[in-house]
Amino acid sequence: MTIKQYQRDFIDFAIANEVLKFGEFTLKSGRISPYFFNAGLFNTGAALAKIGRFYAATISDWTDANYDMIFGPAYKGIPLACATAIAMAEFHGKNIPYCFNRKEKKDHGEGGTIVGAPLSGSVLIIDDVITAGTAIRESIAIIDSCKALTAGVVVAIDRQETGKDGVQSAIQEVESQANMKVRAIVTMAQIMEYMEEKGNYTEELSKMRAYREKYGVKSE
Ligand SMILES: O=P(O)(O)OC[C@H]1O[C@H](OP(=O)(O)OP(=O)(O)O)[C@H](O)[C@@H]1O
Repeated sequence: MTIKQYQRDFIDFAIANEVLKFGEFTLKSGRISPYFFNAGLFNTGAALAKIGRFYAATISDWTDANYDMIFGPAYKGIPLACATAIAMAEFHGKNIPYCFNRKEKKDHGEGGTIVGAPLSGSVLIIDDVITAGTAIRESIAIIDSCKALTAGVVVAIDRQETGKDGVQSAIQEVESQANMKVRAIVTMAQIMEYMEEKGNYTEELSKMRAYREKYGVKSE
């Protein structure tokens, strides 16, 4: 496995902003996790600008990504999609249309549920995380209803842990059901590799290894 410089920078940035924390956290699934990622804490102008650059770096690093526009699912996906589109223009020379949905349909003015560029062509979804996959399935349905195509999904982190079936992760499930790829800025395995590289996370790492042993997906 390789870990790129932008991924190291992202992990450092997430730890510095306490977006990535180590300790003992009870997840929605009931599992007790040795780490927790809360993208809601990227809540300043500078942090949002920076996170947009990490998403843009991930897209640029995804050599076979074939997309025409960016879609951000309401609500947390909205600022992330905007920040990513800005970073693509400013740092990668690509002026990409973007849009997002409203959670509630508007019946006056311009109407409809989509704000921004019309959904068409191949669409890349930008969101913070995939937990059970519900939000992504809803986004795919919106994209389908506009006769556009889902090109793939970019999220901040892939926890690489099994879902209810105990075999596949929610990300793997969505990938096979929708026949497209999901990329994360970093995976749990990469976070662990970086912690190992740094050398000062011995205790946290042993807890993460045990967690991965118990809940981690076997095939990557
Ligand atoms: O894979 P899932 O189980 O759907 O969970 C992940 C989704 O849940 C959160 O959004 P939420 O639906 O809570 O809406 P919000 O962005 O308005 O907070 C998150 O931002 C993802 O979109």
